[in-house]
Amino acid sequence: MAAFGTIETFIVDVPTIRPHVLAMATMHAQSMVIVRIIDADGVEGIGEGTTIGGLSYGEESPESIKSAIDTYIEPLLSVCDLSRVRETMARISRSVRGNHFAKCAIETALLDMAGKRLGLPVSELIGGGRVRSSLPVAWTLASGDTLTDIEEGEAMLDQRRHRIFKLKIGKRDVAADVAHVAAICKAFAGRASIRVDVNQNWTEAQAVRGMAMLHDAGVDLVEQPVARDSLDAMARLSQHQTVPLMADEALNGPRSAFRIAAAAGAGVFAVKIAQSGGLHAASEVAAIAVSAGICLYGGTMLEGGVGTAASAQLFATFPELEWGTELFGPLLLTEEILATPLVYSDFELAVPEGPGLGIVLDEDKVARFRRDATAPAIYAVA
Ligand SMILES: O=C(O)C[C@H]1C=CC(=O)O1
Ligand SMILES: [Mn+2]
Repeated sequence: MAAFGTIETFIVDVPTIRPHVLAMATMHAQSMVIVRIIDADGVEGIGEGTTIGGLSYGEESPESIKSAIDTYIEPLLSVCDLSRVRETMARISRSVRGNHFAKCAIETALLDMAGKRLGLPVSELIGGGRVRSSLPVAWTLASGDTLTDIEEGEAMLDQRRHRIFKLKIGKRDVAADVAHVAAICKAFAGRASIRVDVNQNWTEAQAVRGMAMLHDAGVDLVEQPVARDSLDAMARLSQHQTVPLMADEALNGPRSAFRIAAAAGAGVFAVKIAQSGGLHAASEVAAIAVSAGICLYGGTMLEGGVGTAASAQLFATFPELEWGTELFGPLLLTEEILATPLVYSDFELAVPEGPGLGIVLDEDKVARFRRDATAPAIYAVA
């Protein structure tokens, strides 16, 4: 039994190392909602709820994630046994519809606490246990300029940090985007895998033309070319285009995963813990993919260290991970909010080994970047 003690939620805004240009927004900073739950025995659990570009990516914003937790989820925690993570999440789901990012942040904190209590990493508490200790990691080239992207990619290869590059397209017309991608494919031919993410910005007709041209240019994978609810179009594109289609925004938990699988709407799933509604839900999404013969990729909402560690704990339980992961979020930020940064080497991310998420917050950094700046003086930084 673990009775509720206290909960704290706050938004941390950390600048990005360069503008990150996506079809729907250009990011200059990332806003992470950090959740800290402490049970009656003093065991602490940390979670993160992070989206991209305010409300431009999905239906939750940093502010709505915080307000859903503070207003509607916090009162429910006080009547739950926090050591029973699934029971607690089921109780929350009876009173809170949707709000997947907020639920994921809470479930992450509960799993962190449960792991610390049991002395086990989260990967041993979900999805049948850990099957890998490191994960291949892609990098997104999204400076907005082709030559800058090529220079950045060369540096990543030299440092042996990434050899999978995802390009963000869909903002310009199809021909201009394909020319940009083709130049990058040519520069890295035989040395890196090049994929693109259209973030829903093409019509089906544009996708037919664009995917054929991208295949000819050497692109390995096309992510969410059309609107997330255009399931028929996703199925037609998957059937007729040679380059595989990966579902991202269309995946919002197990039920959407089942619908996409049943319609043969994708060859690959970008599994995301927050979009799925938490780690258990994301694990179910992955199980549906495997049963349907759909390949797996570990997706990100560009979370910081906490959400990235949580995602890594789940992806470490995937027996097949054909397309690797994109868990590079902390590397896009100018500051690390973990006391010990996650370890990236030899093109992979090491899955933390310690109990729970296996991470500790850098309280000084958190105090410096939290939006409300009301941190206790003990954490204040000059
Ligand atoms: O996949 C997305 O749509 C979001 C995200 C993942 C990597 C990146 O650069 O943006
Ligand atoms: Mn995507």
